[in-house]
Amino acid sequence: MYLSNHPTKEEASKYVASLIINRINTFKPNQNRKFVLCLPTGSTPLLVYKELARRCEGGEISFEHVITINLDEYVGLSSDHPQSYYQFMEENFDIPSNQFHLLPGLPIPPHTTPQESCASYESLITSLGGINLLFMGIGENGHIAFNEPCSSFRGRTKVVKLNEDTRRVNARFFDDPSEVPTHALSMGIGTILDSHEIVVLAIGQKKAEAVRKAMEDGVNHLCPASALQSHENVIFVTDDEASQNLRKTTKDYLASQIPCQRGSMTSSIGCIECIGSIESIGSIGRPVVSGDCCRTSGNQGRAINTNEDSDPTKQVDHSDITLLSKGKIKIDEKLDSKINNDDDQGDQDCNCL
Ligand SMILES: N[C@@H]1[C@@H](O)[C@H](O)[C@@H](COP(=O)(O)O)O[C@@H]1O
Repeated sequence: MYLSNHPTKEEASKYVASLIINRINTFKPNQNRKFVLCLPTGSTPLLVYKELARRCEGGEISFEHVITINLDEYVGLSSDHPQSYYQFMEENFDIPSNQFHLLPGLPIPPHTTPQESCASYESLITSLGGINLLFMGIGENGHIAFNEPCSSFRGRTKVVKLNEDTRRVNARFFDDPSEVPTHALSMGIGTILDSHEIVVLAIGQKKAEAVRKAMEDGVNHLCPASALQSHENVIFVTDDEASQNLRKTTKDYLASQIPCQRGSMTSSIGCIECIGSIESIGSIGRPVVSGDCCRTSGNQGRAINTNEDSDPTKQVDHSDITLLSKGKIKIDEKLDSKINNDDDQGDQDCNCL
């Protein structure tokens, strides 16, 4: 397990975007060798999607040979329901429909039940050759995808009953709390753990206790995210608020464990300074700790990606970003307001931990 902590959610999100870009570009996907990227919904990934769209526009990344597959969906919501995760993805991650997969809220023929849809999703993942990189958030109660506390760590994609705390937290997206579905389809923890690499983004103080339980407490089914401790290639990316409950020793140690791409031929996680620099992989045959490459090459303090126009403080002008061409994703105009309005709308009374 690794940790990459950042002062702000903007910087944490840019790090995740850089990591995703790095993995895709390093993989060099093509017509016959697709990169399978698993994606989340919720408020957490919004800035990452915005950054990916911006850097896609800049030509730094193409999604032409990327297949996306989503973590979960509400049972009973049709794909045109405004709160379906299908709609969320339509609005925030525009990729051609033949490259995009999501569990159906209502069964699509020939399947007649949600259970059949789940079994078919598992087959799909297998047929794609597994998930190269799984990106996800974490629930306030430690859930991952929609795997609630007490879920089996070996579970496969299935129908789950939502915890009342989760329904209450997610009610902020619905007009009326009673409209929040009671069930969801979700990749299982076993399915998630089969991914080659996992990146968990946690931002905001409301995630601090879930992050601590996931990373510092023992592996326990009451905190589904703690199952990630058994995965050998998982990185938590946090902002200062989300990591505030971690011990300093934990933070320092897990951050120092991030292998530098220049130093390790086999590592797939990059240090914060060089993660955006794919040409550096394996160029030095000695192990170095996080940041050493950049210090020795005099680049200390360099931005985390190679795009010189990636100033985290810079506002993005959406007006001219309307990408629809092959391999590109676009930014939705509604995204800014979502990002800006979401912060304070969570359930203040949630006491689920
Ligand atoms: N099922 C989703 C999860 O996939 C998501 O990671 C989590 C956190 O959501 P948010 O990012 O909005 O805090 O809860 C939701 O219920």
